[in-house]
Formats: sequence, C-alpha cells, structure tokens
Amino acid sequence: MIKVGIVGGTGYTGVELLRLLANHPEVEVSVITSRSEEGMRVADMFPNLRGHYDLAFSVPDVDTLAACDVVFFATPHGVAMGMAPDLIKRGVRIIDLGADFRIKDVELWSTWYKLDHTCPDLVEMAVYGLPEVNRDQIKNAQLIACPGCYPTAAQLGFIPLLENKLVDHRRLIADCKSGVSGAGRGASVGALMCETNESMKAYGVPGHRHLPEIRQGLALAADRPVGLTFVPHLTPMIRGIHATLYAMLKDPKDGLQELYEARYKDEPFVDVMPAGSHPETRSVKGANTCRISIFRPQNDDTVVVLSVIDNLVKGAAGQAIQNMNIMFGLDESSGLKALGMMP
Ligand SMILES: NC(=O)C1=CN([C@@H]2O[C@H](COP(=O)(O)OP(=O)(O)OC[C@H]3O[C@@H](n4cnc5c(N)ncnc54)[C@H](OP(=O)(O)O)[C@@H]3O)[C@@H](O)[C@H]2O)C=CC1
Ligand SMILES: CC(=O)N[C@@H](CCC(=O)OP(=O)(O)O)C(=O)O
Repeated sequence: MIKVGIVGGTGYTGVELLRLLANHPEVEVSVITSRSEEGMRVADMFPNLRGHYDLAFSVPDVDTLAACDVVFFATPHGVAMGMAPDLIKRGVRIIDLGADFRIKDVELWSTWYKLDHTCPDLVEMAVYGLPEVNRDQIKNAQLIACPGCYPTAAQLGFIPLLENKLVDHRRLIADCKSGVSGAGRGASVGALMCETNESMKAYGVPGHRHLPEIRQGLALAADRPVGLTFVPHLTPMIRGIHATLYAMLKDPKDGLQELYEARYKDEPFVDVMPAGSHPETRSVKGANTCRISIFRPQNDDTVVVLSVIDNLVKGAAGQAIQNMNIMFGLDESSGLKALGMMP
C-alpha cells in the first residue's frame, strides 16, 4: 500500500482527497494534518467518512510526513514551499494542489502572489500536473504542481486549437464561472449565502492570479506567447466551473469536432460531447471529468468551446490523485471512477 499524507485535511480540497482516496484500492492515508483541529477524529468532523478512516488530525510535522511515500499539500499558497525542500531531500514525493510551483517564472509568481519564493530550484524541477499534456514527465516526477481550477478548464478547452495553430493566438477570451467552494472553506463575507445566492458577479477583471498560469500553459501549446482576456465570475452553486472560451479561426472550416475527438480519444477524463451538445456542470459534479463541446456559431470565424469541470475534482483533488496514479504506475482511474450527479 502507498502511504499518503495530506497537509490541510480540513479544507474543501483536503476532505475531497479523503472522500476519493477512501475508494482507492492501493493507498492508505496515514497522516492528515490540521493546526486548528489537532486531535479531532476525521470521521467526527466529516460524517460522510464514517467507517472509512480511523485517523485523527495532527499538526503538520516534517518528520511524521517523511514516513509517507507521497504528501499532498491542500493548503493555501506559500505553505508547500516551506516544507517541500526537507521532504524532497528525504525522498518523499509531493503533489501540491496550491500554486507554489505552477509558474516557472519565479519573479512573475512573486508579482501575482505577493510573496518571495523560498525555493526557486524546486520550481525548476516541478512538473505541471496536467496529465493530458505532461503524462510522460509526471511518471518520474518527485514534485507535482497541480493546475488551478480555472486553468484546467481553460487549457483543456483551448489546447487543441493552439497546438494546431488554427486560431489567432493573440486574441483569446476565457469567460469562466465558478461555484463558491472555489474560494475554500475559510469564513469570508464574500462566500456567505446571502452574498452569493440568487446573484452572479464577475471579479478580478483587471487581473486574476490564474491569468499568468493559463497564459503559460497556452503559450507552450501554441509555441509562442499568447494574448488572453480572462474574466472569472462567482455563481450561486457550490461546485463547478463552466468555461466559455472564444477564439478567432484563421481559416474557418469544418473539422473542429473531429480534431477534438482525435486529440482526446485516449484521455480517460476528457469527454468530447457530440456536436451541438451543451455540457452542464452538474454532469461532472463529483467526477474527475472535463466535458467539452465545440461550436462555430453561424459557421462564422469565431469558435466557441464550452468546458466544464468540478473545481474540487478535475480542478483539484481528483486531478491530484490522477497524478499520483501516474507517478506510482497505477491504473490512472484508480479511485476516480465516480460519475457525475444528475440532478
Ligand atoms: N477550492 C478549490 O476549488 C480549489 C483549491 N485549490 C487550491 O488548493 C489549496 C487548498 O484549497 P482549499 O481546500 O479550498 O482551502 P481551504 O481554505 O478550504 O483549506 C485550507 C487547509 O489548509 C490548512 N492550512 C491553512 N494554513 C496552513 C498553514 N500555514 N500550514 C498548514 N496548513 C494550513 C487548513 O487547516 P488548518 O488551518 O487547521 O491547519 C485547511 O485544512 C489552495 O492552494 C487552493 O488555492 C486548487 C484548485 C481548486
Ligand atoms: C471562486 C473562487 O474564489 N475561486 C478562487 C480560485 C480557486 C482556486 O482554488 O485557486 P487555485 O487553483 O489557484 O488554488 C479565486 O478566484 O481565487
């Protein structure tokens, strides 16, 4: 059995890791941390886990975590980079769900995250954990930077167009909507029901920290820098991201549906829907799936790609487990067979 540690077990992505790993046949969660809930039994805090875990939260401690084969960091940015160097030296593999190792340009990262990076050498060695792009590098990685939720939906939607140089790479638009769990479990006025229900708002329009991450991934796909307008919105749902992506075709013609089907035909977690379909976030709720459809309205030169994920699963915990499966040579779908929930 693979021994797993989770730092940040009381947050939304931490408890989602626990939910998914409870059905993973080849792992045993041996350490789960929380500073605020030290000593609390996991199943007392999260009754959905009753009967699955006989474990209590402990404070994060490098010596305890070093006994694990792999440690997931489900923590705010800035936490993983504090503990990763010691764990890496001791041979532990790390999967960071936060943003500490996602952006290769460390100065750019510091500008957006307003922190100095304490281990730039690890940024260099980290592999960006988007399996649909980096599966081979993930196999041998010791440190994985899991993509953010918006970046996962946006990149999977745009990549086939950019890899094939079919669109104007300078004018991409990602209009994205997120459920409130994307903001984490910490109390904040903006996440209250009275503030979010029956209403919808854009935020971060002048600049959101996912912009440089999405640009970095799209530039690699396009093999050149890209221009991107990214507008996130908060919507009154708990889970889900709906990305509506726009690009201008250089040479408008048929064949986009076939292109996407071919690009993702061997991908277990990307579902290209039949032409004309509109994917719903509820169809991926709880599932590690990205569901995509492609349109060219009025046969014009604008291509519209719809890409939906569950922010906590393909956008975080599920993708992190998918990376672990690849790193340890397991079936990539182990622990990830849950389907979406309708209704
Ligand atoms: N929510 C989402 O949809 C997504 C989140 N992410 C990223 O995943 C990470 C976790 O997100 P989420 O689960 O939403 O966050 P939450 O705010 O819900 O949970 C954060 C967890 O981290 C722990 N924690 C906080 N500060 C520290 C610290 N200094 N040292 C150790 N542990 C700490 C908290 O427990 P305690 O304070 O008790 O120690 C808590 O368990 C973040 O980086 C987030 O940006 C990525 C994709 C999607
Ligand atoms: C709705 C909401 O607030 N979403 C968060 C992003 C979600 C997230 O978890 O960001 P990382 O993937 O980079 O960690 C936000 O906009 O900051």
